[in-house]
Amino acid sequence: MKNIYLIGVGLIGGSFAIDIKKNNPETVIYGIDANEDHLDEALAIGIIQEKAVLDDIEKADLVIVSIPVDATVKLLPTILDKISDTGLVVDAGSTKEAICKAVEHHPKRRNYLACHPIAGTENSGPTAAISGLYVGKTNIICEVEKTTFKLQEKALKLFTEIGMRIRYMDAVSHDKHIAYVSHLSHISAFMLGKTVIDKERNERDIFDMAGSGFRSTVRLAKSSPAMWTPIFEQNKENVIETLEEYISNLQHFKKLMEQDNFSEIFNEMENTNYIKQILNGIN
Ligand SMILES: O=C(O)C(=O)C[C@]1(C(=O)O)C=C[C@@H](O)C=C1
Repeated sequence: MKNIYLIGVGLIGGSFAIDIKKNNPETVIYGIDANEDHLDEALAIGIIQEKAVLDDIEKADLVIVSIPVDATVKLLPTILDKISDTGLVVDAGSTKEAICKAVEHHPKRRNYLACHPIAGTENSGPTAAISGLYVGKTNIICEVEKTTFKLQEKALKLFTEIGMRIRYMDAVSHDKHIAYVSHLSHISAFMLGKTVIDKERNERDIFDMAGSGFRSTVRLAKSSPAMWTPIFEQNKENVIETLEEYISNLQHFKKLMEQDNFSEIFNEMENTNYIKQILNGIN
């Protein structure tokens, strides 16, 4: 993989670039981004070695697409139009069904591998990129059988070299499960943040009284609306289902409070403590 093109030089693409370059110093990383300031930053901090434009990707051995999912749906067919017969295109989108659909009949579909690295932070842009972001993290690969075997192998080598685990899934299941585990968490954090901002009008009180509990629970409310709005739009049906479940649990909790049923509240919390085993057990 000599020539790697990043489409989107932010946290996700940038973190891939840093560790791939570390493992393969001879690789040249080119950057393409709608945001000129981001391109300049990425160049200045060494995430990319050169700026490029879309027409250049005919020279790419690998293209990593990490831009908002609405932009991915629009741009992926054009990227595949331009990729060479031996070039590999991977994306990092948080939704998979709409993205896979956008290229399902493309003549170069076999050059594309649908990926979702389950890694990130609430920060964005090239300066948020970090080495080691992907170590021990899972990369969900969808519709793997639609990608040329040789290119699957190349991608696998690349991802495992930077410490990732691979899990295969179909795109529909991916979107259903990720709505619960990732998308709902973001809505919950955004609306928790909103509730506190709306009701606690004194910013000094929020600052002084926000311990690590509030800070860690609301962390995701610092995430980029430009990234998350199209995710919610593309995964609307699944996200609404998760919201219905969540709202019903919140209402249940409220009802138990109104009924002074604190023994049941205790039970609900004790049962939910099981999340600790689930999250520790798998790691
Ligand atoms: O940890 C975070 O800050 C993230 O938002 C990472 C996170 C998530 O876990 O929900 C967010 C979106 C990506 O699609 C994958 C991972």
